[in-house]
Amino acid sequence: MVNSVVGVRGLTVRRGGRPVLRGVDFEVERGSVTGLLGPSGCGKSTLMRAIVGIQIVESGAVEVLGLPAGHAGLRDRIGYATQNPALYGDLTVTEALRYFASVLHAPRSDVHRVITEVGLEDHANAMVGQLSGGQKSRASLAVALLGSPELLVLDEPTVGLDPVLREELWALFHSLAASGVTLLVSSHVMDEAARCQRLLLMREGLLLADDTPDGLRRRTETQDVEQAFLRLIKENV
Ligand SMILES: Nc1ncnc2c1ncn2[C@@H]1O[C@H](COP(=O)(O)OP(=O)(O)OP(=O)(O)O)[C@@H](O)[C@H]1O
Repeated sequence: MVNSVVGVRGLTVRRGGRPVLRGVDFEVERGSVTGLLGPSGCGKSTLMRAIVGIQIVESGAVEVLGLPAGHAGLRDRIGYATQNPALYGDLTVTEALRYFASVLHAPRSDVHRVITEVGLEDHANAMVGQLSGGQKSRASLAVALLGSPELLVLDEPTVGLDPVLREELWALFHSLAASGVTLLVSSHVMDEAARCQRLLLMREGLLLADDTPDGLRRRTETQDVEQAFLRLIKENV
């Protein structure tokens, strides 16, 4: 693929002695929003960890922005938001973001920008430890947006958010993609799939499909991604 930002080849990962990723291959194109979908436990977070270079892999290769995953040269070029944000609970949102901005050598002005982008203006001075689950995950997303990452790897960024906030975050993801940022966004909510340009459907460590939402519906002769997913499972058993 021309303009590939992520290239995964034959990726196999074991965790706790069990195979979690079983020979996964795909590429992610620059400036796209790719959805990583599949049921709980299918390996989405593990795949994301491999892409950001924090997962021990058994075999295969993961290349990001032309470098092997985990390369020191990628540190400032990837933004990663996990499901369990590691933010200091006894700092305010603003203080926590100032800290990460200095670690990442991001401009101080970024702090205000990212707080606004994730809709946390009203909680800028709240202690991180007193935020709700959805607010904490937005604070984690704000950290990922600091600086100018070329690739954003977002693990379930919209989980627990109300429909208005979800809508706003998806609009933000698309505007970032339009400016050339590449986004890989995981979700186990199939209705978020239609918002992605490309979908990676996973099940039990295998990639069942790598297609556009339209392509997937056409190929499986279904109306929505949930039905397509079920059809693919039937075909694969
Ligand atoms: N630290 C760990 N040690 C051993 N096994 C693990 C560990 N973390 C995850 N696993 C296992 O790896 C498999 C894939 O987990 P992973 O977190 O990648 O799934 P997921 O698709 O992201 O799930 P969810 O949607 O629930 O977050 C699961 O079977 C899980 O039990």
